[in-house]
Amino acid sequence: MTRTIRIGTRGSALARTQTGTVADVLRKAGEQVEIVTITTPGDRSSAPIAEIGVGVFTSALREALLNKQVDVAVHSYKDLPTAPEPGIVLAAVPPREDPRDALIARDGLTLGELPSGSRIGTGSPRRTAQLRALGLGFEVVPIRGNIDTRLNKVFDGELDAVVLARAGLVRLGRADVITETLDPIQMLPAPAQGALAVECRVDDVDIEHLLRSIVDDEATRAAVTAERAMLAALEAGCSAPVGALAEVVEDYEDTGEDARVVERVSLRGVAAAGLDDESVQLLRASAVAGKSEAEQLGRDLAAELLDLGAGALSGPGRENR
Ligand SMILES: NCc1[nH]cc(CCC(=O)O)c1CC(=O)O
Repeated sequence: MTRTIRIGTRGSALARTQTGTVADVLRKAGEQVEIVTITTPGDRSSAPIAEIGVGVFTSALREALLNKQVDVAVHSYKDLPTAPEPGIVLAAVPPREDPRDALIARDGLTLGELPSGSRIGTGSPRRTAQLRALGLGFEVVPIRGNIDTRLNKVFDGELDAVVLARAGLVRLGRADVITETLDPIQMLPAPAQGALAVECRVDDVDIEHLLRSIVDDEATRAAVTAERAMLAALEAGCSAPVGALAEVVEDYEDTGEDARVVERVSLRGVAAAGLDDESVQLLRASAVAGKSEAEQLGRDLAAELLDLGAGALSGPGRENR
């Protein structure tokens, strides 16, 4: 392509690193790339995410894309609202980083080693619910701010631990502070955690084709498609915090004559409710489908969770996944 591709990014260290990985792929393919920093209202405000709303980090980038300030926008996928944005297409989902949550605790402690009464910081209703459901007597302390601000609350002794996405720490070269990577059985990540969403304008077919052919990762896209479809279907039916994790797995399909290898998507989901009182309830479901049925798989799992009672239960909202 003869034109310079302008890629929009938020200004945080994590956002710039994430955008840099996409820019590198394009540069290696011989493209001219320019990175443009867009300041979002979410970066300027210190109010709780539950008050300023989901999409606060991503809408300014999308605006810059629509009014042609930039040609490409790179987001943390889990921060995107589930509703599609008119005029914008999801052109690529790059290979995913580790999707699991991580514990950063004082004195190198794990979740099981932290004593009852320990103060654990998170601003996420999903993490709060799953921490409480462990029944270990933790006090969950609401926090927000960038990754360094949160880590410092542990290093300064203000909190015993914080829970953060492992992916963010890995991308920033800070995996050394992790004292335990949490098993998804205890802490199911946010839908699309650890994945990036690379968007362009619907009518910019050259850029869309380029991104799809050299940046997109098919397995990641299938997995996050299932997770996000589950989230979108649940949003219509309940306000409970939601966790989801899908993986592409190899399976054998017996055709009678011989067995051939097929790829399937395996999806687990959790919906939490009753967070207002201390007695949190978690509803869980899991299912497997062919890789091309990822979207339907997500919708079906949401329906199952709603059948289990997720729709009847209310939570504090889904913001800040
Ligand atoms: N909600 C903020 C946010 N958005 C993306 C990441 C980390 C990277 C990712 O999950 O892709 C984080 C921080 C966190 O949850 O710890």
